[in-house]
Amino acid sequence: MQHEDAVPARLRAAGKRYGSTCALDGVDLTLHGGEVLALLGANGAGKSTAVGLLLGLLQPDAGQATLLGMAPEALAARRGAGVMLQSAGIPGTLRVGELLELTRSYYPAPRSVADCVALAGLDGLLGRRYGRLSGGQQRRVQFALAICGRPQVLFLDEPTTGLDIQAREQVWRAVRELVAEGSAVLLTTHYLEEAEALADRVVMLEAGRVVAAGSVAEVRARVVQRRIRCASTLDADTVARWPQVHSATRQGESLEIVASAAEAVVRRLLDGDPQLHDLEVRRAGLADAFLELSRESRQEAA
Ligand SMILES: Nc1ncnc2c1ncn2[C@@H]1O[C@H](COP(=O)(O)OP(=O)(O)OP(=O)(O)O)[C@@H](O)[C@H]1O
Repeated sequence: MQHEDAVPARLRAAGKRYGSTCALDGVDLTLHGGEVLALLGANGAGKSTAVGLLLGLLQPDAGQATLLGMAPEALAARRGAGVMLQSAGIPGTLRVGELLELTRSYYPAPRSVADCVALAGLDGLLGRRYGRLSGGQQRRVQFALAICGRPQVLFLDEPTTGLDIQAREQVWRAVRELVAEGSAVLLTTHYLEEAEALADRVVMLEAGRVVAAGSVAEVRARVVQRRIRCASTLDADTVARWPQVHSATRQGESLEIVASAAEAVVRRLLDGDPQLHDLEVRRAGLADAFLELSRESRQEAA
C-alpha cells in the first residue's frame, strides 16, 4: 500500500497562511522511522499548523505534506498514524475500556488492551467513565488511544502537560519502547527537558520558519554559552564588561554569568576575588539554546 517514498512524515517547503498571518513559511521537515523528532517553538510559532498539515487537517498553500508517503487524507495513511492532540473531543460518558475497544477497532493490527493498560498506566481505570477522570488520567487515556493501533507514526502534542512526574516518566518509557519497535514519533512540547530526554533530533520554529534543526547536541552546540555561577563580592556590572562575558547579574550572594567561553572568565574571577567559592560552570542546555536562537532570529528579522 505504501509509496516507495514512505518516510513516516514529511513537509516540503510547506507554507500556510491564515488571512494576513503567515503561520508557516517554506518549512522542510522529515520524520524518520525509529526516531523521536521534537518540534519546538514559542506560542504561535507554527507547531500545530505543521502537525495539522501532516495529519491532513489543514491544506498547505504552498509546498507539500506527506504521511507515510501518501497524501495525509488517505485512509491508509490515517490508519498508520496515532494522534494525541491537545483538544481531544472524547465523549465523557464512555468508559475507558469501551473507548479503547472502539479505537482499536479502527486499526488493522491493534495492540492488546492489556498492553495498552501497561504502556499508558491505566491500571484500575478501564471501568471508569472518561468524563469522571482527573485531567492527568484523561491524558493517559488519550495516550493509550494514540498508541493502541500500533501506529508507524505517532503525533504527540504536549503529551505530558498536566501529568505528575511518575505519569510523565511512564509516558517517556512507553515512547522509548515504541521507538525501539521502529515507530516514528513527532513530539511537540514546551518542556525542553522533555525534548532533551526523548528526542533524537529537534526542529525549532520561530514565526513559521525553521531557525535550527539537528540533534539535541548539535543545536545545543550552536549556542556556545557557558553559565558560570559563584559566590563572590565582585561587581556584576564590571564583570559584565569583561571580554567573552554576555551578561553578569547578582542574585544575593551569587554572581550569575553567561559567557561564550568559561576558562578565561573563571581565571579572571579567581584572580579578582580570592574569597570566591561555590564555583559552578554549566554548558548551555536546550533551554538556553532555544532562548538564544529565538533571540538571534528576532534580531535578524528586526
Ligand atoms: N485558525 C486560525 N486562524 C487564524 N490564525 C491562526 C489560526 N490558527 C493559527 N493561527 C495563527 O497562526 C500562527 C501559528 O499558530 P500555531 O497554532 O500553528 O502555533 P503553535 O506553535 O502551535 O502555538 P502554541 O504553542 O500556542 O500551540 C499564530 O500566529 C496563530 O495565531
